[in-house]
Amino acid sequence: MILKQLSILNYKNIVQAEVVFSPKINCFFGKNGMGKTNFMDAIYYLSFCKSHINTPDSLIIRNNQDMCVLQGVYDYDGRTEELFCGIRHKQKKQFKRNKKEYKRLSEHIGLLPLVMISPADTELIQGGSEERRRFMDLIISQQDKNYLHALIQYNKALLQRNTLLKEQSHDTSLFDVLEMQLTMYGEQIFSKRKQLIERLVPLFNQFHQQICHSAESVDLTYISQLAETSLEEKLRKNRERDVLIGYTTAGIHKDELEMLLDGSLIRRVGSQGQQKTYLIALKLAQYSLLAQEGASTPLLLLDDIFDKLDAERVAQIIHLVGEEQFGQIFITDTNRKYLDKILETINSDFALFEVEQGCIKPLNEA
Ligand SMILES: Nc1ncnc2c1ncn2[C@@H]1O[C@H](COP(=O)(O)OP(=O)(O)OP(=O)(O)O)[C@@H](O)[C@H]1O
Repeated sequence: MILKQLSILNYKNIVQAEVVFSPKINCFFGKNGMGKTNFMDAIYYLSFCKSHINTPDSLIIRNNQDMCVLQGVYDYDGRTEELFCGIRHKQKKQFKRNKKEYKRLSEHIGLLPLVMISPADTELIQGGSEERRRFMDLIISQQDKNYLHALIQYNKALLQRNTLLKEQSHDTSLFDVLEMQLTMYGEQIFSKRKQLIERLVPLFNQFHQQICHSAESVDLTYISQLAETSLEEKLRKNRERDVLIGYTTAGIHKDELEMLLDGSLIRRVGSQGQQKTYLIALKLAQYSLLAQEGASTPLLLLDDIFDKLDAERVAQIIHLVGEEQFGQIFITDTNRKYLDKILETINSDFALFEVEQGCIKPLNEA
């Protein structure tokens, strides 16, 4: 899949832009705070109906403006797909595919597969376990509509059970129904998360080795209460205790994904460069999995990824992403040096853009 063209009106600091892309490599350079990440975020928004860093829609609209518009034209293996997104203050956002509005935004997730690597990914290592669950959910939801449905239904049932707990309800039949739903959807989610990690780990190791050629070994361990016990039994057993605490203490919303470097938590032992390498290898593995199993080649967005990495690792990453298996790529950096190096190394179509005060200017140097 290729993003051929993007039009933007009032997306964060980008006033207006009409950009035509290269089908292979697109590089954006500019000083700090000029709008490079915002531009990448606009591309991300068209795939996920939300910002990469979860910026609320009210803050996405450029300051003092009424509305923001994004329009993307995609070449989907020969077929054209046009996406439109309109966001207005205090109104439901409009999301249209080929001029037809979606009834539910969840119908759109997965149509335009995309992986973004950005400085915000450090939260995956440093943040709470919900960040890592969200990471697993995002990958699976892009490929599997049933998963997203199960997740939505699970969260609804969880919210209802937590409300009952807070009300100190003794409505056992309602508890029974909700716990049955939590178990049914929870088991589906558990089994898909487990499968995902089993498939992801070998790819992850392979990319990690390619980037740093070191003896360091990386791993992911998926930890879930559902691995050992039946959720329904556990929920019933915990009911009284949960009433005292006021929330549901068992289920897939307590899952953890441990990120390990040489057997220890990378959060504790990894240097900044090691953590960055870990995340890049992990995201490239995610890309590879999506590409193997999805309907179309995903877009790859690399936002300011070279900072803190030594020259050897940068060279390996540049070499890697230039390979055939990666489709259309969008790269930002403050330093043109890296971008020029990528373009020197890669023998394929490219476009170079300068980002200045929210304006995207093509540089025709090819
Ligand atoms: N709703 C908004 N309206 C206007 N400006 C905004 C809005 N949201 C964010 N900005 C501005 O966008 C700028 C940040 O842009 P962005 O993060 O894209 O920069 P960048 O080019 O990626 O910089 P860096 O190289 O430092 O990462 C900030 O100056 C911020 O104030």
